[in-house]
Amino acid sequence: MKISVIGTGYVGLVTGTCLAETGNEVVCVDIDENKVERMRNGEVPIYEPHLDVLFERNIKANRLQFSTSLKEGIDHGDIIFLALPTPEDEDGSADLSYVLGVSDEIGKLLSGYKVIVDKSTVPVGTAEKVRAAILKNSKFDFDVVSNPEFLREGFAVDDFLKPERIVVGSSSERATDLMKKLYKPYVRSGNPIIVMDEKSAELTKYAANSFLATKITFMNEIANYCEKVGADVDKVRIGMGTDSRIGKRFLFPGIGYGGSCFPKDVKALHKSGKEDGYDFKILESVIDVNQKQKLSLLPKIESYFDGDLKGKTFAIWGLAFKPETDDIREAPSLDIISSLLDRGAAVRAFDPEAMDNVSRRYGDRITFSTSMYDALEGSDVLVICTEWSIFRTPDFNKIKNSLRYPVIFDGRNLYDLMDMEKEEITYFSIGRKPIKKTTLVH
Ligand SMILES: NC(=O)c1ccc[n+]([C@@H]2O[C@H](COP(=O)([O-])OP(=O)(O)OC[C@H]3O[C@@H](n4cnc5c(N)ncnc54)[C@H](O)[C@@H]3O)[C@@H](O)[C@H]2O)c1
Ligand SMILES: O=c1ccn([C@@H]2O[C@H](COP(=O)(O)OP(=O)(O)O[C@H]3O[C@H](CO)[C@@H](O)[C@H](O)[C@H]3O)[C@@H](O)[C@H]2O)c(=O)[nH]1
Repeated sequence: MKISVIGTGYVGLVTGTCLAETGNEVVCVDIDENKVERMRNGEVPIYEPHLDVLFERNIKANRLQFSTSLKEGIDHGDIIFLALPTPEDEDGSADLSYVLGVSDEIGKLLSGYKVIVDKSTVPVGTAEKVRAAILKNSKFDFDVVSNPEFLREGFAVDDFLKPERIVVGSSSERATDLMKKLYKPYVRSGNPIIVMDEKSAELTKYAANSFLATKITFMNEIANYCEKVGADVDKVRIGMGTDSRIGKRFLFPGIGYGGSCFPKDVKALHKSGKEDGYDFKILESVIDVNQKQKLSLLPKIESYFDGDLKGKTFAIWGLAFKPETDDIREAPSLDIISSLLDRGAAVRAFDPEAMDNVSRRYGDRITFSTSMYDALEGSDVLVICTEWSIFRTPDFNKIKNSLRYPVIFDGRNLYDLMDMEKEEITYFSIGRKPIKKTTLVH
């Protein structure tokens, strides 16, 4: 089939590449000329595992092309995906200007029947707005489908190629049939394509993300309570998660959820609720608790240094909002780094993929290290913000010998408490008792 994808970011590029992989002819359109130029030169502009192989293969096979021309995209595709940003507006609502702006343009460019598929995460009622925006300028027949995307960064290619479910919100049989045909190769294992009305599809996406954010936040509150009463959240987590009604996944406590989706989507659902006369009290708490959780290591750090961080140097391991991505949108590491800098401390940071993005934000206000161990050199203590695999089994002797104080503040509970006891490392984590060793100072 002929497919166009408008907006070639994390979702658009993965969607376009993975649709090309099953033989479709795909044109990816983006307004960012520099990005399009880089992709035309064979460069994948984001870090996403396995994407590079598929990207190269489909470009070589002429099934994947890039353009800055919306007209080219609209002329080419029988199905046109919108994978445009829906960032948080000042009041917490989803900013629909990208989606509706492009829809407006699409109306002027249509020259025959097309299916316009909204893959962006949007509030209930957006499909109607997209339809109205196109209809204003077009005399041609078209359908609008809501097809929310559930991929996770770091697993995006796998999630797209083998989705647990595909949600299609459509009131047109013609469009639904085309969508089923397009997605058939991706659900051979028997996972469902769930067809529903557009509004329900739009809400499914917000409900899923808000539920997952709530699950994490609930565990973060349990972790905070564990610290008050001397329980161990990792034991509680396993005790709870083995109940199949609860499930083991998304119960990991830490320094809060980040990323380009959960923070903005929870806020957007909360705001939509308010506009529609419904007060999502639970979401208000989730937003509030998560904001505090992002800085939950700070009181522990301040108390360790008797409130004075001036002149101290902090090694930071992990900058991306989660492992296996270079994405730093709403990353808890940024909140921690800014707070440390505000208190007169210095930062030596290391991340396997996200340092370029962070350096664009902080410039030379922090030092970027060549390796995880290089970050320790000249640092007082270590703070862990992201659970990259490479941090899971470090050389503890190197940590002890390089840091001025052998102390770790771990926002992702990477290490066993018993190991920390044995290694004689002072160790603060989330929802577990601190390990306090008499500190040697180098
Ligand atoms: N990132 C994720 O993991 C993820 C997963 C599921 C859903 N979503 C949703 O998908 C949507 C896109 O998210 P993303 O993370 O891919 O965003 P992104 O910021 O990575 O990419 C958006 C792209 O759209 C381009 N763009 C902006 N205006 C344009 C225009 N007028 N014409 C053409 N291109 C234009 C930008 O240059 C950018 O490349 C959002 O609604 C998001 O909530 C994201
Ligand atoms: O047990 C857990 C699981 C996750 N997180 C945090 O939650 C955030 C989001 O993680 P994850 O969901 O793995 O990453 P995303 O790529 O943001 O994916 C979410 O957001 C996407 C965009 O909407 C959806 O498509 C996905 O289904 C949804 O999982 C990250 O900061 C994680 O550190 C935890 O703190 N504890």
